[in-house]
Amino acid sequence: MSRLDSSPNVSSTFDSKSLESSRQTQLLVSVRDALEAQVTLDGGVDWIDLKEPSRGALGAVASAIAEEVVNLVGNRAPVSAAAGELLDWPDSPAQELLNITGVDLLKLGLAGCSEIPHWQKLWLNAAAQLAAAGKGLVAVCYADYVAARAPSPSEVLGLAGEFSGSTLLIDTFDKSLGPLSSHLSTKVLAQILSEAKSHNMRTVVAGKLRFADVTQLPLELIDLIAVRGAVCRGERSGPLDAGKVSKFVRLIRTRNGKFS
Ligand SMILES: O=C[C@H](O)COP(=O)(O)O
Repeated sequence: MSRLDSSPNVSSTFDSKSLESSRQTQLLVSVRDALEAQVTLDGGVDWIDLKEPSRGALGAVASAIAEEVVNLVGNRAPVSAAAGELLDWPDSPAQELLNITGVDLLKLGLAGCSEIPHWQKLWLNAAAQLAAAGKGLVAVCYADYVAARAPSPSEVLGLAGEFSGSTLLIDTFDKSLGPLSSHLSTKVLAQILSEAKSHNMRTVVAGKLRFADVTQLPLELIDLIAVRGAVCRGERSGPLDAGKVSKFVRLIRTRNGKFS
């Protein structure tokens, strides 16, 4: 019996119409509250992600904030949420996000998991728990996986790639270690994304991306570009800058034009 034969069905939660992949690359922006969500809606952002940036790469917002944001957004954009790290999940207050209707995908990072022999089992258990709540678990590849003591991208794909239609996020764990390109060359990034696409996964690329980085990314393999710091005033824990949000939206649309 394969691992999948004995695993709970976690793929059925990815069939939501609101989460269908677009033929063009879309822009996701991480927001910490409803005020910031309004800024992204006004700016034309495609996808809203809930995250408290002062709590780390995948810091979770409080469930009350998540509820406020989904009520504000309604059907205007899909909403996902960061939920911290997998190793913290069993006792995490972020579990309250499971009760928020309208948050369809949760992200759990794999920092520290390379030192845990059974991290795959923990991931599958979390995926099954999310599926029971009608939510999908995003597979997170940290580009700085050595520093994060996380599994390598190929190890993550080896597990999550079995769930056709699931989502792969490539991000950075330690934001002080530079942008994505400090850790992955365009060639290696494209290889990871191609493999994810061969498994029919939705691909999301993040990691302290700056405006200039977008020109180097293989957009034809990317469903969503995800940013926070690049569209903030000052550091990524600062407030969103409406002008930068609009500029990033225009940049992605212009780049899409070159591929359409
Ligand atoms: O999901 C995307 C992250 O919030 C990216 O954050 P960052 O652009 O500050 O690395």
